[in-house]
Parts: sequence; C-alpha cells; structure tokens
Amino acid sequence: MTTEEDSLKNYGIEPWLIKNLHDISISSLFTVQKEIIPFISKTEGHDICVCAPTGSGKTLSYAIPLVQKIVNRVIRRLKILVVVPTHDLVSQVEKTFKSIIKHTDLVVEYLGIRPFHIEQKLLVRQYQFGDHSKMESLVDILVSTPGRLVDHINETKGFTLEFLNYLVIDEADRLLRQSFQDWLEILMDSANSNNNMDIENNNNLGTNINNITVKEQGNIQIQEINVKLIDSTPGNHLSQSQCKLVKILLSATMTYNPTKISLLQLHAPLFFTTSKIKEIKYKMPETLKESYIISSTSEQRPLVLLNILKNTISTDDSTSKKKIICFTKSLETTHRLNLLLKFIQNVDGLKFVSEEYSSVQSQSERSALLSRFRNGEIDILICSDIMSRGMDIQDIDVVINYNAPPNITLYVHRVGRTARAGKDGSSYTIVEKQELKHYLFTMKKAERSHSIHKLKWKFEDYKPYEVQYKNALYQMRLIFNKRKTIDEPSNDTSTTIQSSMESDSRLYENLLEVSKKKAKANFNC
Ligand SMILES: Nc1ncnc2c1ncn2[C@@H]1O[C@H](COP(=O)(O)OP(=O)(O)OP(=O)(O)O)[C@@H](O)[C@H]1O
Repeated sequence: MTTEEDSLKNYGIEPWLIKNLHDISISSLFTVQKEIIPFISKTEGHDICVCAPTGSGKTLSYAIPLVQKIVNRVIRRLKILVVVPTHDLVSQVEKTFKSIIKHTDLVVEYLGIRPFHIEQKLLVRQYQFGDHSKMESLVDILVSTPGRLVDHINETKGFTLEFLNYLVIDEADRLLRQSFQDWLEILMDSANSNNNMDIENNNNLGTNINNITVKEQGNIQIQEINVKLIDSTPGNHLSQSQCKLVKILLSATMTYNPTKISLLQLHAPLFFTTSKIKEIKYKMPETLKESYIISSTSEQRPLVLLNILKNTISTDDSTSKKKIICFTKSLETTHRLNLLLKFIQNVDGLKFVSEEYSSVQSQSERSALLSRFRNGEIDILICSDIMSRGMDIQDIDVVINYNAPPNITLYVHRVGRTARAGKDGSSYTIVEKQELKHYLFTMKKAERSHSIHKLKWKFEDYKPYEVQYKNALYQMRLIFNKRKTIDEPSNDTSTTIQSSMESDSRLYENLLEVSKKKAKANFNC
C-alpha cells in the first residue's frame, strides 16, 4: 500500500473503500475531508453544517463515511438520502456513490430523471410474508431533487423514510431558502415518524442558542452552536439520542447561522468552515484568478468576450484546447449569444465550437452536451445558471460571466466551476459601465475587492473582430426577422425559446450554406 493510501487508512477509511477510491484516482484527502470524514465516522448525536470552497471535495467528505456506516447492514432499508437542487447534480452525486460502493451489495438509486412509474419499481417491491403481503426497500442510498422525493413520499406505496439515518442537503443555502421549505416539512414528518419525534404533537418545537463555542482544528474552524431543543409540552423533553436522524448540510455559501433552519431541528449542530469567522466571508479556491473588464456599452459586450477568448484560446497550438464556461443572465441571452458566436468563426485565427446549455434542453440533451464538452468536441458552453451550482466538470480552464451575476452567492458558485480540486483556473466578468458600482459594491461586501483584477482593455483591442461581429449581427437580424413571420408570440418563454431554437437552427443552417457558397464563389473568382 502506498504511503498516500496508508494516509487514507489513518482517516478510518476501510481497505475495500480505499481500493474503490484508488480506482477513481483518489489516494489522498483534501482539507475539508480530513476533518469531516473522521468526524462523521466517529461521532454520533451531532448534526453538521459544512461551508467550504467550491471544488474542495465536499461530496466525498460525506459519501465516504456514510457508506462505511451502512456497508455491514443486514436488512436493506433506505438509510441515506441526499437532496440536491438540480437533476444534473442528482446524476453527478449518484455516480460518485456508485463508484465508491463497488464490490459491496449496497444499492444507490436516483430520482427525477426517469419516468415516475419506473422509479417506483426501483424503490420498493411487494413480497408475501406468511399470509400477509409486505413492502421492502430495494435501495440503501437515494439521491433526489426535492420535488420528485415529495411525489414518492406521497404516492409510492411502501416508500418510507422511517428507517432513514442520514439526511444530506447539498447546496443547502439554496434548497433551504424560505420559498422552498414546504418539501422539507413533508420530508421531516416522514423521517421523524419513526424517530420518536412526533412532529404533529410537538409543533411548538423550537431551538434556542445557549452559546457558541469556537475551536480551531488544523485549517478548519469548528463552531459548536449549543442549541437546546425546546418542547414546551409539559414534561416532554427530547434528548439528543431520541433523534436518530443525522442531518448534514453543505454549501460553499452556507449561512453562518444554521439554527435559522429551524424546521430541521438541528441537534447540537457543529459548523465546520474553512474560513475563520473573523476572516473573509466567502472562501474561494486559492488557485482561482479573478479578473473583470468594463464594457462601455451592451453592444461592446460580445467584442469584449471575443477578446477574452482570443487571450484564452491559443490560436497557434490547437492541441492545447481550453474548456470554457460562459454564464449569461437569461435563457434568451444564452440562446442569442450562442447563435452570434456561431456566425463569428475564424476571427483573427480564433477557432472554437460553442453550444448552449440550459433548462430549455431535455436532461438527455444536456447529458449528451456535457459528454461532448468533456471529450473536447465543444470548446465553450454558453450556460444559464442551471450549471452554476455544484456541477463538477473536470479541468474547466475558464469561467466567463458574460453578464455580471446579481449577487455574490451566484458569483461564488459560477466562478467555482473552475479552479476545482486544487487545479488552476481563471474567471473573467464583463461589467457594463452602469453595472460597475453594484459589482464593486457586491465584491466589497463579500470582502473580495482585493482579489479581483481590472483588465484595462481599450477600444483598439476589439478592432480585429469588428467586421465579423457586424456581419454576424446582420445574419442574426435575418434570422430574427424571418422568425417574426414564423412564430406567433407566445408568453411561455421556454416554448418560445424552444421553438425559436428549432427554427433558428434551420434558418442558421440555410444561412450558413448561403455564406459558404458566397465565400466559395468569392474564392473562385
Ligand atoms: N481527495 C481527492 N483527491 C482528488 N480529487 C478529489 C478528491 N476529493 C474530490 N475530488 C475531486 O474534486 C472535484 C470536486 O469535488 P466536489 O464536486 O465534491 O466539490 P464540492 O466541494 O462539492 O464543489 P461545489 O461546492 O462546487 O459543489 C471532483 O472532480 C472530485 O472527484
């Protein structure tokens, strides 16, 4: 066993799991994993909240100890539930679990991507027990979005959370925003039904912070928030051990006061954070280089983007392909920008393939796009914010904010798609003059002003792209004018965009044919 693998053993990781980790090229642990894995493995009775930078390995920090906890189970019951905000993340987290439970008889399933009735058959089955028919779980670990989970709690006979021991809420700050919390109430009622916590009769459960003790452990700070579950029903006090459901909340932008999440009735919550409370508010990957460029008008924005691409995609050496994600502010902007880039080819030797990635596409279309992006067929993914949370694509070199994100949380998660797992990465934010004040204020509020670098590009820098850009705008006008005669105005944005994407791609293909013939004719003359 190599010394590194030996170090995995020092963190209580069992040989069978070390081998599975080795098979996915993991032989040592990241900072947050070195604290969380042994803590979850050895400690009971504490719920935990983890705030660590994007790409710091939070998924494995809970997946490793939890699978070890249940691997020797005798009866298969749903013991681990992971809730994430998007279907793309469901499939990513399920793959991580699947890779580390190899050669065991543990079963992990995912919800929200296949037809509902198919999922029902994968979750539970009916069997005869004497003259009774009984239901049994077919899964040990489940990964789901909130909505589909609630559907199964309400509609799938035999599906129950009563034996659940571990509830993981990833991207917790987003999932636990007030507007989302109805799913949480249903989940907690279902999970607590067997955890001696009859929520219905204890609806006056509350939490009261006694005090907060802080201790340093290596690079991690641990806040012990001494919270007492208050149940004002006379003579009915819940001890910590009564609640067998351990809750684990994670995010790169986790709230500092987890007891705000009272619905979860956190027990003796411990708050693990990699940034010292007195230090900066949002800890970013240390290998991330952040820049911003001021665009004097919105028309200049595409030219700034082209200059970023020119400075990123080395035109001389096509082997050193770069993986670039470009975030925009809306589905419509994503669609239009991608179309524009399709008409701007071979600018100053700049060659690239761009595609759009948004919630208008189906899950299968998005997965196909991601695999083309992963294997280098696509250079730039133009994305809406569906990509911004948690999506882990190896070796993204650059993240571009075509539109500056409206808040720091979105900024952290967007730029966090690069500089992951300790690798280098760069982010560029295009800020229009009238957005500059808000952008700088947001960065200052998040104590990031010292880490963002202003690139002072001038109008002359954009000269090489002007002709192509104007030609592309002309082609776009042709498309959108033609579309006006095709599409009836519809108030459903996604259908409008869906139908426009189809009509655009047909029109785009025709126009491209025309421009290729023209170019050929010019060439032959
Ligand atoms: N110990 C490790 N050694 C090498 N690579 C690792 C290790 N732990 C995780 N990784 C890799 O690091 C990448 C990021 O991991 P993960 O997605 O869990 O980060 P995260 O902290 O959840 O990020 P985000 O906050 O964006 O969701 C993944 O590709 C994962 O395979």
